[in-house]
Amino acid sequence: MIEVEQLTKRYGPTTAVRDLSFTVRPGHVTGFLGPNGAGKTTTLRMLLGLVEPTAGTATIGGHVFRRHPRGLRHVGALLDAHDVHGGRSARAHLHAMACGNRIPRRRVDEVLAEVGLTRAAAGRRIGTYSLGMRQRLGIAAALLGDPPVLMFDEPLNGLDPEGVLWVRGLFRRLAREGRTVFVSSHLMSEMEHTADELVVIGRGELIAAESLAEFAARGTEPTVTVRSPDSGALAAVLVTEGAAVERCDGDTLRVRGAGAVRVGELAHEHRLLLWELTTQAASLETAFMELTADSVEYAAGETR
Ligand SMILES: Nc1ncnc2c1ncn2[C@@H]1O[C@H](COP(=O)(O)OP(=O)(O)OP(=O)(O)O)[C@@H](O)[C@H]1O
Repeated sequence: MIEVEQLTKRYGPTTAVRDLSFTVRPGHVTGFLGPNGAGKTTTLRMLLGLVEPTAGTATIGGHVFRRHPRGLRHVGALLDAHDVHGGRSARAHLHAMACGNRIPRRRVDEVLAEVGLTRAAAGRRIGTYSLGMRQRLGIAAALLGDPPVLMFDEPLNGLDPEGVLWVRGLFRRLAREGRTVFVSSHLMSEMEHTADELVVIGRGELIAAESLAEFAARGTEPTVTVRSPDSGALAAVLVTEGAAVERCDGDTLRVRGAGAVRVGELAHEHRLLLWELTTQAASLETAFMELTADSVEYAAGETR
């Protein structure tokens, strides 16, 4: 279990994380979502004791991680796939980590096999690795201590489609085994097929902490697209009814605030011909973008 309580981190005039509170439970893959600069990495670094909070607490299993002896057995983390010594082989890198945490050497071969790094690849200098291979190595390192809590910062970066499928399967299995799996991303499209719980932040503040299904349900209402040779008259009728109408091109309107049934009824009542009437469910991506819109504006260069 990961618990973050009223966590704040300030860097001079910049507040990277502001009064953030959430819980990540075992047995789930929890996506940690937010636009670039939202404060995800800073939060993960505070959880790992790499950055000191300005205020609040970030604990794992009820403890501040820094105080855990032999930490890899408690928490496995991938923060930055580039943050490894490029001159070493993957095997040597993992052996050194295993040694420092009193983990048996046989675990190195087990995790290399788990992440699909072949014997030949594991013997090569890490400096020659692609980003995808570095991500696999970072995941292997996180798994090394067989920990109950795992955290991954943007682990899907650089993976090819086969790698993405593999990593999703791995995260789900780790969660099924009862572990806490916390995965950051700035893309909802990456999380909607990976996570079942979400923590969403923007500008360092909590926006939502709930299941994917709950997040989808809070998304904007569906949009109705209607095409009609009488689109002008139809738009006027719909606006009178209180709907929001946006004209897409000559004949096509996008309508919010009135469902397809109501639009059809109104067209019938006013003897207006319809050529098309379709409903588009709000996508998770749309809900995410709407909820974090302010934070994205910030990322474009304002001061927090
Ligand atoms: N060491 C630091 N010194 C000063 N400002 C920092 C530092 N680390 C992070 N920040 C600032 O804190 C904010 C949050 O950054 P953070 O890297 O945590 O966001 P993020 O959600 O992980 O973004 P990304 O997806 O781009 O990695 C940003 O405005 C960033 O510039």
